[in-house]
Amino acid sequence: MKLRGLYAITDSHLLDGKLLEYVEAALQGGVTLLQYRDKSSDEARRLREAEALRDLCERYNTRLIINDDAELAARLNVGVHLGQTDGPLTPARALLGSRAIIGSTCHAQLELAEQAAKEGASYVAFGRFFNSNTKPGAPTCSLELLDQARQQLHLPICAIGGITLDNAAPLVAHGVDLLAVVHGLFGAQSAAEVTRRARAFNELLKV
Ligand SMILES: Cc1ncc(COP(=O)(O)OP(=O)(O)O)c(N)n1
Ligand SMILES: Cc1nc(C(=O)O)sc1CCOP(=O)(O)O
Ligand SMILES: [Mg+2]
Repeated sequence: MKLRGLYAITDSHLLDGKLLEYVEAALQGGVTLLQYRDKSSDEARRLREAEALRDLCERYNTRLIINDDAELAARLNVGVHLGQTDGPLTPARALLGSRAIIGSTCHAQLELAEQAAKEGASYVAFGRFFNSNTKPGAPTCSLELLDQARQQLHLPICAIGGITLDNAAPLVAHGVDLLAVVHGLFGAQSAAEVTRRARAFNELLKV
């Protein structure tokens, strides 16, 4: 499977009371990867929501990724996204198997991406590129780094952080395969607007 397109990421606060409605709206517009990102410690709710998202993703042929939690990903037989403090990649690959999608946060550091590639990452994520409502304190990353990454890496490249329909085009021009978006997608006033935005993000990637 070619990892290119919109990478939708959920947010428990933003999607409170409308998680499945807004996620399904995004899936209708086209989502390559959906990440379940919930920073709470309510294990029962996390399992319930992740199972519901897995079932929804199956209907739309979208791959589900669990943020931070390789054990939960293994339980649901889906992928995982690991940051630099979320545990090592090699055991996660052993746990999830060779076909699982495993992503790695690399901030603005090519060395981290080279290391992730060696350890079996499926894609590498750089960011943040713009001001982010969801994670304002994340370290910043430049478009120039994307040029270097495109030359040196043979993995799909994901960009994250403050991405909207108005600022995403340069990221694609600099070689990004996956646009990872929270607010720029799910911050919409209606489900219909989420679908419209998802379609528009995918149009940007059709180059
Ligand atoms: C696609 C993608 N890229 C980066 C991140 C950030 O991961 P991390 O640094 O572990 O931060 P948290 O999201 O866990 O707060 C991500 N989740 N997804
Ligand atoms: C979860 C996350 N990680 C980032 C990083 O730079 O690693 S930025 C970010 C937040 C992405 O949400 P939004 O699209 O609302 O800015
Ligand atoms: Mg993390």
